[in-house]
This record gives sequence, structure tokens and C-alpha cells, in this order.
Amino acid sequence: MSTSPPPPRNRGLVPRDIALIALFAALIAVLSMTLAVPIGPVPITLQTLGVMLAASLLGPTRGPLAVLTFLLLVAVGLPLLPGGRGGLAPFAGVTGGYLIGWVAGAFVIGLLTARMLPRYRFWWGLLCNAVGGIGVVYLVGVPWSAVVTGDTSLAALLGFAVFLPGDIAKAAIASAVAAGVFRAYPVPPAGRPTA
Ligand SMILES: O=C(O)CCCC[C@@H]1SC[C@@H]2NC(=O)N[C@@H]21
Repeated sequence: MSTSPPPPRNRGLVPRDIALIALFAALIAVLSMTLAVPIGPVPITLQTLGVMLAASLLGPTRGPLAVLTFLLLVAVGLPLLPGGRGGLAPFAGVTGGYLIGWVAGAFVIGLLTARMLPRYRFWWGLLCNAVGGIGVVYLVGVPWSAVVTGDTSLAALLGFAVFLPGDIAKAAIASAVAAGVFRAYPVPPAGRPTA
């Protein structure tokens, strides 16, 4: 009886990984610049859709690296945030907590998604994206906004509710895409579950 060798773990980043990280960083940038609904100090955007897709499809290492690559480009001054913002100022501003929360959120989505494979289904994906892409992101972003604006009232803290419908829709889209990809490619490309 022949046994197949276990998939390689912790094999480091190969050129294909770098290309995927760059591709998803670019996707986040495109989504970041595509739509911004200025409903208050923090806009409704499509950015978290990019974060969720990157994390769901690339896993807990490459997903956050794609987000970090995007944030690095913003930090060096590229105008990739809505309104053509870039540089270091956004990180200290009212949305700075969301920017940082994306990295932690992507890690959690990637980790949970990797644990679901190969039994990943839409509803499990929705849960992964909701926990990481909404729960973790808000956990950092909401109090950060409150502190920066100086409004720590309950009403201000509960203001995140306005983002929920859109972010749940984004989590559903990311989960549907990931479920489709994982169904089409049932044998994970080397490293997808762990890298
Ligand atoms: O462009 C920025 O400076 C970051 C904006 C952050 C928007 C946050 S991300 C989570 C929540 N969902 C949205 O649609 N908007 C907020």
C-alpha cells in the first residue's frame, strides 16, 4: 500500500506566492478606489471585500501579507485610499484602526479557512469571514475611531451598525467565491492551507 507524502508545510514564499500577494494587494487597491460612501468620518467602502478574498484564498500568511503590501504602498504615499489619500496620516486618523484591523482580520480569516479545508462550504466561509473580516476588524476599528474623534458615547460606538449590512454582503461574496474556487480546485495548490 502506497501512502502519499504530507503536503509541504512552512516552505517559505516562492515566486508564485509573491505574484499572488501582489495580485491581491492590487485587487484591494482597486476595490479601495472603486467606491466610498461618505456617511460620516468612516466611509462605506469595498476594501474589506478585498481583504476577505485575499485571506480566504491565500491563507493566514499570504493573505495578511497582501494586506500589508497594500498598506505599505499607502504608507509610502500612493493615493490608494478613497479620496486619493495616502501617506502616514491615515494610520493616525479616524480610520487607522480599521487599516490595522484588516491585517489581524485577514490572519484570523486565513487561519479559520485553512482549518475548514477541504470541507469548506459557503456557510462555513461566511462564518470565517464574519469572525475575521467583521468581528476582528471592528474590534480594532470602532474603539480607535471613538478615541480619535473624542466621541466615546455608546451611540458613537454602536455607529458601526451602519457598516454591517454591506460587510455581511461582502462576507457572503467572498465566501461564495472561495467555495467556488475550492470546489473547482479540490486538490489545494501546494501550500494553500498553511501558507
Ligand atoms: O479608507 C480608509 O481610510 C479606511 C476606511 C475603512 C472603512 C471601514 S472597513 C470596515 C467598515 N466597513 C465599511 O464599509 N467601512 C468601514
